[in-house]
Amino acid sequence: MGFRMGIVGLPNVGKSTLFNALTKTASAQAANFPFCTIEPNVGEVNVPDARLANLAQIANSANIIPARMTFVDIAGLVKGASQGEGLGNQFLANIRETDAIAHVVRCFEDGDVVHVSDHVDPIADADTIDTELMLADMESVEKRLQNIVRKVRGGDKEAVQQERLLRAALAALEQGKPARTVEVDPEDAKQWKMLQLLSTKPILYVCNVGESDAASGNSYSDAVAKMAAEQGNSHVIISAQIEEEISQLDDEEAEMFLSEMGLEEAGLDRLIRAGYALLALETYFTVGPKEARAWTIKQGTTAPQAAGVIHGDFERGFIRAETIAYDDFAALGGEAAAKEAGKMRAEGKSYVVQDGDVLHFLFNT
Ligand SMILES: Nc1ncnc2c1ncn2[C@@H]1O[C@H](COP(=O)(O)OP(=O)(O)OP(=O)(O)O)[C@@H](O)[C@H]1O
Ligand SMILES: [Mg+2]
Repeated sequence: MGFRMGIVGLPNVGKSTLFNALTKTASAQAANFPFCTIEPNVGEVNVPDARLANLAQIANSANIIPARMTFVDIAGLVKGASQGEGLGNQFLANIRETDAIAHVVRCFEDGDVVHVSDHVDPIADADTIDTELMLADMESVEKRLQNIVRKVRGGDKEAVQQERLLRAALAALEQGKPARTVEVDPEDAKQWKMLQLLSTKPILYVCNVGESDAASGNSYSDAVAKMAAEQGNSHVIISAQIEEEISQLDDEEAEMFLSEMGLEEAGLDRLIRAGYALLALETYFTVGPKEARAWTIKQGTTAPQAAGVIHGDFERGFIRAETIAYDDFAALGGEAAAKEAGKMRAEGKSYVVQDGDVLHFLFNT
């Protein structure tokens, strides 16, 4: 499936450092100069979920296979990017291909690390990036409106719908509001998504703080938190530099390091989970002696569609899904006990899978 989260922000704010920490590699060059990254770096990460290890233990599974998510480390954007400034439009195209945005803002003071506008001001920085995304949208909306004029005149139904949506987007953008503020009717949702506007993508602000602020944040991250809340977006506080160090340690060392810092878990885990939630993703499990595995679905997915994530044949030949809620599976100590207690349900084609369901699909091919 591959849900993609783009790491976006001004140059030299710590995007590649964060990417390396997330992917536990040093595959992205991270260095103290602006525009260090040009080509996007793409990496997959495991989605941390304590339930999976627990299920594997109960069922004595030989392998554990977590859910995966993709992060893309994108080049720094600057003011004027939509007009080709900095490294320009190419990067806007990289952002277009993602499902959501992790917007990194610099919340650390460090005289040695260059800031493109010379002083730390995450609110102004975030505004610069948001504005560029909106300007890029405006340009693409205007271009598309011109391109469909003929079809609209000819009465092409799809073009008429598209024009209406493009006009709604333009009206918001012209007021300085991101396209995500437009209320879209359910019957327009598909077309709207196909417009692929940058300012409709959900945003998670990542406050990159210094080492000593990793546990409690600082006044910069407080300001970002407030701004994010006003926009209806979420935020996480992280020290990319520390996270990169932690990612190099083994589990036991990492735990000690975290507790010394006063942190309960790695910031990356919080970030990945927040990204997962932002994309409205959920997890169901398949559990057996061979493997315990987490599968990713969109909220609202039906049982046959969920089966289709494993294999198309499972969806086409779907008969029913034997379903046990995670809590029942864990509390009762496994499939047999859950079944005994009447906690295994046979669910049909219209069943909407719930986060944490342990599923066994029956199908014919
Ligand atoms: N929390 C932090 N505290 C102090 N320094 C940091 C922190 N996070 C990153 N840095 C430093 O900031 C510099 C820039 O980091 P990085 O290369 O990851 O930025 P970037 O956003 O990817 O930049 P570019 O847009 O140029 O690719 C590096 O020297 C890195 O070590
Ligand atoms: Mg970089």
